[in-house]
Amino acid sequence: MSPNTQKYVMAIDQGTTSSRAILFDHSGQIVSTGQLEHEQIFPRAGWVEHDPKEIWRNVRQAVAQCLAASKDINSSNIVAVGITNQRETAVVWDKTTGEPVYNAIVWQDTRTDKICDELAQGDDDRFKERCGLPLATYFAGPKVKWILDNVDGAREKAERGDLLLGTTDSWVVWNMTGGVQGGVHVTDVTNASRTMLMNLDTLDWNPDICAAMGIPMSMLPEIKSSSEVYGEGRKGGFLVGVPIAGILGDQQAATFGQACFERGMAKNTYGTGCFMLMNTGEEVIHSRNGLLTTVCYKIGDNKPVYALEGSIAVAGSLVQWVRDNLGLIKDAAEIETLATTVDDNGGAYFVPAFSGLFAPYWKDDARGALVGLTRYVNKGHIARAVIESTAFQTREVAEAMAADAKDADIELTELKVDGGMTANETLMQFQADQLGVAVVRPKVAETTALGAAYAAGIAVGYWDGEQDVIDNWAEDARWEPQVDEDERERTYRLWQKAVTRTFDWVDDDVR
Ligand SMILES: Nc1ncnc2c1ncn2[C@@H]1O[C@H](COP(=O)(O)OP(=O)(O)O)[C@@H](O)[C@H]1O
Ligand SMILES: O=P(O)(O)OC[C@H](O)CO
Repeated sequence: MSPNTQKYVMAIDQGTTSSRAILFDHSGQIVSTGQLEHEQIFPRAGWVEHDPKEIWRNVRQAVAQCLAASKDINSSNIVAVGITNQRETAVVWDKTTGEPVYNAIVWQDTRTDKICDELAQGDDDRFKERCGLPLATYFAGPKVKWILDNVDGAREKAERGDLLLGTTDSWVVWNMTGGVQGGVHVTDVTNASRTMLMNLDTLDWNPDICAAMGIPMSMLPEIKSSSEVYGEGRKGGFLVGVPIAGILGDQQAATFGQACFERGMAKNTYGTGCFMLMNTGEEVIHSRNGLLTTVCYKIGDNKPVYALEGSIAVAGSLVQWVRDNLGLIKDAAEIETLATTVDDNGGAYFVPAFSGLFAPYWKDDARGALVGLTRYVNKGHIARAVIESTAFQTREVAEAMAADAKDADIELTELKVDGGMTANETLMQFQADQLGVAVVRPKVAETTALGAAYAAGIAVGYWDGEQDVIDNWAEDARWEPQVDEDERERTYRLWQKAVTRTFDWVDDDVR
């Protein structure tokens, strides 16, 4: 058999629950995959950590699995690697030993609530004009401050210049390119825009905000575009010599993979959390309705493209919680089977404010609530309330987005969707009903990995540019709104009432 001379691009998706490696061909089709889950560490209520060394081991293992599954493909067939990642999750490590000084503090973790209060000095939007983000436990900067304030010896080492910080893209790329033996310390504009430490207009680190958070600038990675060659796979690795040529935060990668290249085009990814991004072009729009302003992507030397984002902390993870903590279902798909045993939610509303509430409320002190209970409510109704909570939360951010976008003459006409929960047809129909616009799912569901692959492939000339992404995108399914207006508004009004019941729960003595 003659050797395979075809060329491919690999994407590494370092997500909240797992790390994946996926190989794509020129038409954007999946050739092979590898995937490993990592442990979710919950040391206390509200704290969520990952072991960075486990993440790095799993990334390598996922790459090995992916190559093994593709049999006649090896690193010489791979023209570039793109990295995409859970954003905001902060890692601090010692560059002289390669050892993390503490576990990664995950984006869902709420331990920095007091730090955020102190930094706010009475104004949660103190840094928003510069970085596009309110002060909230979600973002990476305050997590790094927590590590420096709480880990023995960390601040001294940081001040000596021995420590590096990064979101998980930086950690993975540093290790992939050699670690203590000359690993490159970089991130891209999209990930940097989730730290609170980058200025959205200049795309440089902001010395004032770093100083306010007590973060030495020597710890920071170099900020690069989302599509250029940053380095190559280290000697002795599975991808030796392969250019690492794309980095995008996972939600921005999905926006790219969904071909949302025009102003007003929007996607929502339904995974652990739910993240809706709308492309706002080269314009930085500051939200007046509780959304984030973020960098959407920057291809090489081109101008950056920005986005408005509505981030929802808990979506698919509520389904996991029902499976793991309540034992009501055995696997995620069963939530739909259970929900379809009843016609409606029976009056029950589930507000999963497990990490406080993100967009559009930004309330760190909210906690989850299941309300509207009567003796009538059964587990089918609860399953339906679980599914509906994701659609209601999405409607809230969509309405905030519509209000912000209107000021800039942009209108949301349909919503492209992806992520694990889009397999749930009951959710997709309810989503279209709540939004009043069509919900559209593409054929390749792995849009996050695909977006990172495109960014890397474009950097090395494997793809010419955005037109290839548009040409390869294909519709799989579409849901049109069906429900009548009164029912739509009645249920949404009750949802909003339920949300108010979660506010202001955490007191100083609540554990
Ligand atoms: N049929 C389903 N109905 C509802 N939720 C689902 C279904 N299938 C998967 N999920 C949820 O989707 C999430 C996994 O989606 P995925 O896109 O892989 O997430 P992530 O990238 O955040 O790890 C899990 O939280 C799981 O509970
Ligand atoms: O890894 P995911 O898909 O849960 O995405 C996490 C987001 O990037 C958090 O902002």
